Amino acid sequence: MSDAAIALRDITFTWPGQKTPTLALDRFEVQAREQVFVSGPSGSGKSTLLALIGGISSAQAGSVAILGQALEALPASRRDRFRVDHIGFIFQQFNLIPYLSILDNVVLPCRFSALRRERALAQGSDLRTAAESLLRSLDLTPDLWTRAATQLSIGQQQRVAAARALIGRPEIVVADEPTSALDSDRQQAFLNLIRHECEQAGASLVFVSHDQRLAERFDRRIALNDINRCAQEEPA
Ligand SMILES: Nc1ncnc2c1ncn2[C@@H]1O[C@H](COP(=O)(O)OP(=O)(O)OP(=O)(O)O)[C@@H](O)[C@H]1O
Repeated sequence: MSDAAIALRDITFTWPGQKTPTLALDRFEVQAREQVFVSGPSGSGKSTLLALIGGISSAQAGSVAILGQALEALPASRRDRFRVDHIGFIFQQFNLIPYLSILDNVVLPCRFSALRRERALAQGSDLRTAAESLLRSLDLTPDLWTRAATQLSIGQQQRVAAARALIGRPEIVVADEPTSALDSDRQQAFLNLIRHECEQAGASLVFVSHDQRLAERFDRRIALNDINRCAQEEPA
């Protein structure tokens, strides 16, 4: 078995109702602490790949092993728990809970995962302190912390989503086009923050984007169409 943080093997994934697979991957691996940039045009399957890594979707064939655990061996409820325990997700639309304060949004994973709660408490005297420390390091000032998520700018919401993904030090952070709503300077600044925080936490980072300008700072760059056999089979 691979000791990679993420190891996908011989994957075929077809969305319900589709005639052809979206993804056919022989091998996709990310090592512990590695920071990987995954690019591909719209519709190439980047979000689908992240859904497989998170166990949100399951492939019809092949294996997805996260930290050595084969997700297909777990029943759905255990997969959900495993995801919250070990993976921090930053979604394209951030998925913050609009009626909760910023602080409550950030501590949310610790409400669902005893492991994340334990690790967060090891970082701060209580969950609030741990959340505040992350918010500070992501340049979110105390005047914002008690506001509802909807009262923040897009750039601020994005950093809240990053703090929520990072709290309780998950071993893996995945980010799905988190910078698409930002201008170029802010994209770079956000990328620096998230990369720094993952480094500090010792987390692997899978950062998905169609924007090649963000690629250069990563340990490794993967063009999804180069490894996806379905994409290669399409006519040019
Ligand atoms: N829930 C779904 N049901 C059926 N097909 C889907 C579903 N989600 C995605 N697809 C299809 O799978 C393919 C890949 O979609 P996906 O969202 O993974 O691409 P993407 O590379 O993330 O695109 P984007 O950059 O636009 O976000 C597309 O053809 C899309 O229509």
